[in-house]
Amino acid sequence: MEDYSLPKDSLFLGFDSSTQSCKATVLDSNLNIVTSDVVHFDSELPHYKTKGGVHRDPSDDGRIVSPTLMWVEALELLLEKLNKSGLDFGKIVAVSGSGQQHGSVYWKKGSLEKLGRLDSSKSLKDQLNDAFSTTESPVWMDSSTTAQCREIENAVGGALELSRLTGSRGYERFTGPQIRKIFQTQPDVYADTERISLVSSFMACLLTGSYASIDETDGAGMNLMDIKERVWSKIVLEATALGLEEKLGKLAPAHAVVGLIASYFVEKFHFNKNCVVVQWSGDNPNSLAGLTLNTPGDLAISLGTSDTVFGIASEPRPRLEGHVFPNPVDPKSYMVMLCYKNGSLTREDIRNKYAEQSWETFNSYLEKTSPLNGGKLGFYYKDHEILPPLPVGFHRYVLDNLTDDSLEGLREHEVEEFDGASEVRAVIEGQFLSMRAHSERFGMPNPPKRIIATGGASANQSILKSISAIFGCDIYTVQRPDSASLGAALRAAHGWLCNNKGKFIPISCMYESKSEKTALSCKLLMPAGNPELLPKYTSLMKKRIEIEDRL
Ligand SMILES: O=C(CO)[C@@H](O)[C@H](O)CF
Repeated sequence: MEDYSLPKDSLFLGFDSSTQSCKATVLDSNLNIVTSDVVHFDSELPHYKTKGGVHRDPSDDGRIVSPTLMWVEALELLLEKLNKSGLDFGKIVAVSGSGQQHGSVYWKKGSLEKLGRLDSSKSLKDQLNDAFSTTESPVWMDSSTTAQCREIENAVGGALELSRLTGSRGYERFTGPQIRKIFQTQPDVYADTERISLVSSFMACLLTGSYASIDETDGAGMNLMDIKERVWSKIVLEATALGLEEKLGKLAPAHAVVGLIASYFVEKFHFNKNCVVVQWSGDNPNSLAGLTLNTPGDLAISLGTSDTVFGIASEPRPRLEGHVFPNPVDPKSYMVMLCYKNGSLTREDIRNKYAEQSWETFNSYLEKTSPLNGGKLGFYYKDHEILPPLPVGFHRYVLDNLTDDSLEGLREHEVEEFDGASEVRAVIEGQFLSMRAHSERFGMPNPPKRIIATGGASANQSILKSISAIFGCDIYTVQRPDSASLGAALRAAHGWLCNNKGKFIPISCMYESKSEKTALSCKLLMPAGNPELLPKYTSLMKKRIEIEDRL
């Protein structure tokens, strides 16, 4: 029996540089959480003046960016917090991380040299404040590149062809269309850029003091990588921007080691000089790892700034909706995913407008209103929505003559607004009815054997009750709601093990070989809802999709 144990007393550090914060989780060699910490951008780095971690450009409809340096400063502040908490960095043998998907960083010419000689007596921010050809990084919430999406799609033979090639049709938030927009509208920035990183590979650049590769999983979120060959697609690169391949560098598998931690961190935080940095990847791929998603039939729902639904597939079947990425912890399979932009910020908006700005009131409204919400359906697009691709807008409908026995064939009429409590149930039921409809349309498990929930809102029992009723299955979760940084710490250990063994080791060997519970052990959160509700929710789901398709 091969030994998959990790060195006794060793620690594994995982980061998650997400939309609103930078988090860290540290696992020990038994895969138990030793410590965790977080830096919230808006409140702890107020000098960047972000709201929800981003800047919305009033002069350019849909343009949403984040200050690149904010991520640099957050990483260093988080390391300082971990240091103050007494973390022994000398025991960390591997680091990895998660970055919000699709965001991009533009390294100015000459910055590789700066990265390679960081002075540990100074801050990262002070040494890198002139390292970027644009100080604002486009992020996943941006929806200003529709024209670029169509141009790239048309150049390769259409939306479905681009999806077949790269795993997704052209999406506004994807990095390829974002790069094309900079290439077209800020040619000097593009010309002065020697390397383009994703948020994930950008953070790996900082930790290794070099230009880290983009990993194949997060790279699939760019509309630039051939999803089957896992190399840059020449036809798509040419359709995006001139001379792009040399600015992207080579791709690498997500479990690969980038290199050793940079001397800056050895000197400043007393990391072990032999600590390896494992490829960073996207936040959702890291969550897939952290939720130990592997059984066919599992469906993950992540309720964060964005809401995502994802699962594992053996074959890539890209479509016009949804996304296919290489599985970050199994090179032979794929990750399939749907993404909603109107997640936690939109729920907060409804809480603030209709539930006295209080989650307690929000939850009491959920508890006191009935399943199916009396046939009230709400569509809440505070931000331009990804799925379906609809502009900002709010739409409310009531089904006529709703009786207890059936919803089939019912007509509906539009209304201006519901009562407060119904607004709350409508924003919750609406999201999960849509998720179930689109995940079934995308060929995800239907019904799922179980749902593993994660993200901030997965701690809300009232919301979980709705999910279990709408999907008709049990809801599980792992020890902590931030599965991305947990998954990153697990991937750090996985990458270390593969590197140490000189071959790929299935990640499941790491936790299935353990008899005792670990931080990755799933626990039942919410049993499946009342089975009599399922057919009614199925009818309501069909009505929702019928209305959605004509909005
Ligand atoms: O755009 C997304 C996935 O495709 C979002 O879930 C971002 O990864 C959130 F950071």
